[in-house]
Amino acid sequence: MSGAVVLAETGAALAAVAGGAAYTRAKAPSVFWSAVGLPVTAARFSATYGSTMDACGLTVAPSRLRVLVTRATTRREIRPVPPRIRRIRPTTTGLRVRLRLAPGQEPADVAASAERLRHAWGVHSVHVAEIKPGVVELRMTGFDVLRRVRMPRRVPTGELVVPVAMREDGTAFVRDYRAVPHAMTLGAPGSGKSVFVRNLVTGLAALRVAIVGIDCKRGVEQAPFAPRLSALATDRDMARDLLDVLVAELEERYDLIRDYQGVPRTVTDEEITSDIWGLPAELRPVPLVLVVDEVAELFLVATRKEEERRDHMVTQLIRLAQLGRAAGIFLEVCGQRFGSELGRGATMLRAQLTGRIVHRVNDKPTAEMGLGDISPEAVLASTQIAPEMPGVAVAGDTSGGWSRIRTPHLSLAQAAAVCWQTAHLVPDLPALDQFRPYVPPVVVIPPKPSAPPRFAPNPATE
Ligand SMILES: Nc1ncnc2c1ncn2[C@@H]1O[C@H](COP(=O)(O)OP(=O)(O)OP(=O)(O)O)[C@@H](O)[C@H]1O
Repeated sequence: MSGAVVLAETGAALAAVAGGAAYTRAKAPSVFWSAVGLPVTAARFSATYGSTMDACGLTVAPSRLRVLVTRATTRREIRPVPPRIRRIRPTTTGLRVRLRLAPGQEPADVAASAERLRHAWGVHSVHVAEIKPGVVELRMTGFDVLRRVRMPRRVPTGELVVPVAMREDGTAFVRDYRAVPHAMTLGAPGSGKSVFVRNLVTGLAALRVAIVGIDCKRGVEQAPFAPRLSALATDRDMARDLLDVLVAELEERYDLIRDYQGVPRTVTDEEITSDIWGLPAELRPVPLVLVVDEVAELFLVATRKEEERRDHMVTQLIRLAQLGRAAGIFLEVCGQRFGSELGRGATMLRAQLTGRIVHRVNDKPTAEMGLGDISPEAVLASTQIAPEMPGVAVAGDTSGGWSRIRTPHLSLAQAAAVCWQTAHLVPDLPALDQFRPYVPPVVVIPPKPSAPPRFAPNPATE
């Protein structure tokens, strides 16, 4: 190793200890992009737009009127016409260009040329998104935005919308529970599932929602979220009781909808089409998100009695997944694998989970469990995630769309701090009181002038 490299590494390590280098390096790609990359790319794009589109076969013959006008007014050669540029918007990660497609063109034509456009304009990637019929957006990124994730400043918002990760096109990946009520997250050990859940829980923590956890790994993953959890089950017996209470809550919510609408009790829950959002705000029950860590733990059986318990829990989970959306009860199920080998009901439960997030997996069959019914390209993309990029995942939903995403790194301590700070937002749900995790009383450490307040739990003295 040369002396210069040693010096550079030592300097970087020292600065990192001081807390400065990490920040500077994290900012570097977007700062470099804004200062240098953006003006160069914008100039290259403007100067070569017509010829590049022509070379990529994305132009059409000009209309007769255009030919006549050009001939009558200029001596210019009559050239084929590229899609008209509607808008150009620079961002901190790239450049977004909206195009009105020419007659006869479709978004797939532009998407097929994305790789050629990327090389022509010298950017890291070009993604094509359909905005509305006839209008597409070219999302160019100037650098690999997944290498050091910084969430975009503008993120979609909503009553049940949680920005969780960054997409490779520079936009935010959100969990929108009203659009995709249930989801599953798969990944090999160390692939980034826990960090994904931390981002999700801290996002949910700020919303008006009850968060319920099942973590049969004795709560090691979810216990730090305790101050913001309405309920936590840390073993299979507790999980069974908690699922029973959740199904009872679901049925109560259906009764509420039925009573409000005057629907007779003879109509089954499955036939009620409306949901809690049709109720007036003062009657509407609080939405509830159930986060299941390592679903395989629920399916494990050693004896016949445990088999009965497993079957019962799976049935309850399937019921929650089938009927939960209308009652405002949503599922987030995580695991290393989610196949038929888990036992009876596993594939049926999986089929109810529309959102699919697959981190690095060890084999193709596992990727197929999550993404097989979405697209073969998504399966391939998930098998190509590098081990040195934990947190990268392929996210899709059963509508067929998918993209590569990565969560911002969030430590357990940071996630726990957010849960402490939002503990007052835990909604009142008396049915879940018996499952409320023990939370040690808070000691508020008086803030230094100019420092933000910090919270720390008392040592547990139960
Ligand atoms: N988005 C990310 N950015 C950077 N590092 C990450 C990211 N996600 C995870 N990591 C790192 O990868 C390692 C494993 O992550 P994590 O604990 O989330 O994996 P996991 O899939 O939950 O593993 P297990 O199943 O063993 O619990 C951790 O050291 C974590 O800091």
